[in-house]
Amino acid sequence: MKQIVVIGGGPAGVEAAVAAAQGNTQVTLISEGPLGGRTGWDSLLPSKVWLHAAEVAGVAAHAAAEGVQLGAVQVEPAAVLGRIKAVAQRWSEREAQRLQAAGVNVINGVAAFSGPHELVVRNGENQQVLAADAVIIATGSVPRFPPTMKPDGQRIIAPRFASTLSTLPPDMIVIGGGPTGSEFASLFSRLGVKVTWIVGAPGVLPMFDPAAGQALAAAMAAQGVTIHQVDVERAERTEAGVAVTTTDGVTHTAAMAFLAIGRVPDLSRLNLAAAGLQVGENGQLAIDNYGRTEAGHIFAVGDAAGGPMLANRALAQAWIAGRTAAELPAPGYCPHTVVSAVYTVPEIAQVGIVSGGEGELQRVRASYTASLKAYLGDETEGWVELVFDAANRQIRGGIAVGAHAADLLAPVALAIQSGATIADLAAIFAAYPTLSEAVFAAARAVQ
Ligand SMILES: Cc1cc2nc3c(=O)[nH]c(=O)nc-3n(C[C@H](O)[C@H](O)[C@H](O)COP(=O)(O)OP(=O)(O)OC[C@H]3O[C@@H](n4cnc5c(N)ncnc54)[C@H](O)[C@@H]3O)c2cc1C
Ligand SMILES: NC(=O)c1ccc[n+]([C@@H]2O[C@H](COP(=O)([O-])OP(=O)(O)OC[C@H]3O[C@@H](n4cnc5c(N)ncnc54)[C@H](O)[C@@H]3O)[C@@H](O)[C@H]2O)c1
Repeated sequence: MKQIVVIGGGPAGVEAAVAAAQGNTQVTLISEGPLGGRTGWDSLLPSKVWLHAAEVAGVAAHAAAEGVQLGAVQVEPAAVLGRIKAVAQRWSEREAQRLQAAGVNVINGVAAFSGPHELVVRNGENQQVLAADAVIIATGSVPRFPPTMKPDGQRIIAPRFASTLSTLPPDMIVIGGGPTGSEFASLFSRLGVKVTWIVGAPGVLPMFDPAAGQALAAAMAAQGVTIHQVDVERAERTEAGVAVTTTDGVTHTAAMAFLAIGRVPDLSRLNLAAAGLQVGENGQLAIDNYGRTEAGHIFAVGDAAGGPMLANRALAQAWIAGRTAAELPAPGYCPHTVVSAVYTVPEIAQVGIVSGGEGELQRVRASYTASLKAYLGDETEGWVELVFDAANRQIRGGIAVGAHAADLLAPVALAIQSGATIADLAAIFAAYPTLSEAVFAAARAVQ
């Protein structure tokens, strides 16, 4: 029976282990902390609980317009922190049940290679050695902090401190215009914090189509967020709060600062040299479409394999690598069907190829006003764009900006994967009323 060891108990590690356990294998997962990983305890899940609280508060504040009378709306940070713990615990237990049902053996500890087919797992004073026919590295990522910008956990914070933020400051400087900075700037602003958002020289969401970043910047400015498109040089704690100095020589002050300027794969404790592996200049391991590193029996998946760091991408890579390690059939990883989503107001989502690539691309946009559902929820501000090949009219990509934008792009991802054309989408009439009607209305506009 093939011995497979998975390192990391986040979504990528759990998915890889469960997938690998479907074969003629004995799978062991090594988890440093509780199952769920940093995703469950420090980053994605806590951020989504905060965002959900902001969303519920927003709905409650506007309930009167829908004919529903409620009392005064107030978000209690301490109660949100309790909710984070409760949801993280439930999710962790669900992951444990999945692994148990699949027959995966879980060991607590930190793993390091002691040879290409051997790992040492340390947990305090204890250590054990494991032999492995295949190893899947799913060790996640850690935030990047230059020496002039370090969190102190009190005035200068980063995503993981959102799980312990028991009071909200009156004002806050959010640093970084990527998905993390966007989501936290949006939620803090909606919770009543006065936000100055220093997004960096490339602007808001530089990894998305410019129209999406511009739409988010405009909406945030309309919500009262002050945006500066410049890099930060340093962030320091002061008597009264923080001082953040930008490369144009301006110093901004506030009660707190929030750092979100990128993450790097966490490969530091793996002793990769013992496995004959080394990271490239980009800080990443080279992998093929199945997650295989240069040592064919060692795989890297999820954040450990580099960016873009998305949970759905991590799961896709993990499923493929798990099956491949177990010698089960698997498709190669396809980045073009992974929807990227940022859960701001408006929500931003993108999938596939939206510019460049081979052949001429054409675009068609439909407003959310194509759907009655948008009027019911007062969500008419959004739009969805289909990007298609001008010659054969096959769908290549999609962009959506507005409520539930990420959900709208699920059928677009399927269209990309199956080679569907504008004509194929034009013939579909989604359930009425739903926001996804706008996707198919866009196709009919050019049919
Ligand atoms: C604030 C924030 C919000 C996000 N929100 C979203 C979102 O809404 N949607 C989305 O798709 N993506 C989101 N992401 C990205 C997403 O969280 C990650 O891409 C993905 O979940 C990473 O999962 P993972 O399993 O690779 O890593 P992790 O969840 O980090 O798990 C890796 C685990 O391995 C452990 N580990 C490390 N080294 C060792 C070792 N040597 N031995 C044993 N264990 C080890 C780590 O401690 C950790 O527990 C967000 C990221 C951040 C920072
Ligand atoms: N909803 C989601 O899917 C989601 C949410 C959060 C994070 N993530 C993922 O987690 C990873 C980390 O996210 P992130 O937003 O921290 O990193 P990022 O690398 O995606 O973005 C970093 C941002 O910080 C800016 N920046 C860098 N240096 C700066 C400086 N000195 N001053 C000001 N700005 C500076 C960059 O221009 C960029 O806009 C990403 O891969 C992201 O995709 C995903």
